[in-house]
Amino acid sequence: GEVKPIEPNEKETLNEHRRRSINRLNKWSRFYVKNPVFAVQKKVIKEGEEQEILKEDDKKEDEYGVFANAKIERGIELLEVKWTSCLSVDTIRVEQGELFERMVHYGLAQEDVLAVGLIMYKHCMAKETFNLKEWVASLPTRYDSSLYFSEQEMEYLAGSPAFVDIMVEKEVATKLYDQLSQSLFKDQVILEKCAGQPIDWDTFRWAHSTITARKIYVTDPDSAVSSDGKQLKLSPVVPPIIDYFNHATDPSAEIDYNEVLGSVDVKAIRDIKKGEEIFVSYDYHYCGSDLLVDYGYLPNKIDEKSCVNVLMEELLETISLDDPIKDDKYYLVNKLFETKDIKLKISMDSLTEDLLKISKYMAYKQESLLEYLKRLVSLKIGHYPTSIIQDKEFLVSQEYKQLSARSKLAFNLVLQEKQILSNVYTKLQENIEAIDSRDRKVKDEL
Ligand SMILES: C[S@@+](CC[C@H](N)C(=O)[O-])C[C@H]1O[C@@H](n2cnc3c(N)ncnc32)[C@H](O)[C@@H]1O
Repeated sequence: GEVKPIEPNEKETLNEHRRRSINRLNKWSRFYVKNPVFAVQKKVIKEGEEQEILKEDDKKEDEYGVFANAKIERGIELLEVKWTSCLSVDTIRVEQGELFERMVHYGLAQEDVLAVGLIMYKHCMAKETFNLKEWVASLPTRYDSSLYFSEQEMEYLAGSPAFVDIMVEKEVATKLYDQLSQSLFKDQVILEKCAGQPIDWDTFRWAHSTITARKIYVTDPDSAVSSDGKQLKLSPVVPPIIDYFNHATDPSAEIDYNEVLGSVDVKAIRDIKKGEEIFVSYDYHYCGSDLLVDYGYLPNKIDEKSCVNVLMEELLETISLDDPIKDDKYYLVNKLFETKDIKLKISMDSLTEDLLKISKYMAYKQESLLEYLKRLVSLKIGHYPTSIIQDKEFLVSQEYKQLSARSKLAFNLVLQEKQILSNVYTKLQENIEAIDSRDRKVKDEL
């Protein structure tokens, strides 16, 4: 039969259209649900609850999340999405074969294959049938993550590692977009399907940001074990419905990948009350700046686990030019940052092992580890142009109220980072004093 395109109709606002699409998504998703105890719903801020930083911008599109419709007991499996039902390189290979060949030819990374495939689904395949149709129609039209930050909004990130991260993200994505505009996007396969409608930057950054904010990594069933029998090949996929769970540092559910069944599932890890939002943790190792860069989201409070990233440049700064073993230290810092999955972080409850390792090497012979870290932390604090006191004054000013949602996010991130660093500094200082007084006591006793 005729496939009805899911297009916003002219009388609808953006939010009305999304609400209608989410209703359809909920109906469609029953297929994946193990227990019909939850639904995707609009996030509402209950009275008395602390306001999310983002929600002050009324131009913002509605935010959705997953909510419990009934009491859910710990251990209950909520839903299961087969690997083959996710947006993946495989789905695109199967449903967009010709384009897939072209993308392989141009050497696109897996994440970029997903982004371009998503553009096709959303903008160029309205009349075709595909499994993820309801899901594609339900997606938000924008994010507050890195590619959406203007230069002006980035000014509020001065001194933060997020500034550098966003610069890099933007640079890499615009370069890729320019390249693809000159090659793949001019390809006959795309020109025909997209009926002369060129893929613009806005469409591209939307798709790119959607993949970044909604993907998870699973072990590819086809290449589960590589030749050395150890390393597993990870593939990015976006699992529909599961991509509607919001992030919390103390989550109530967990996403798992079942290699035997080849499915992504979600399980409650504590009892959840009826009406409560169900949260997962995107990544336990994420600092506030990582959440902002990838998701355009920032928790509204810091806790013992909150962390601040350390950049390679910041470590290099701690090496003085007349240091006799400065070459060894440079070598070490470079080596450490070559491994991509290592990220140095400073948090209140613990210093990461990587950071401890490097600081041990870097510590001057006559200087203790704690002194070294204190120096690193105060160096980092020195990068921010304003103080915590100044920020707190600005926070209650009229000028602050008028900022864009992203500027507010940026401002709050930087303030949180300074608070974390200043707490860590105090803690280090206390430790140093405790050790000093213990040493003095030992001396006195002697
Ligand atoms: C995987 S999606 C979750 C579904 C999303 N809320 C939606 O309406 O489509 C990730 C996005 O959700 C938002 N988000 C995640 N956790 C959040 C939270 N705790 N509060 C508010 N928004 C959150 C961010 O905008 C992020 O980019």
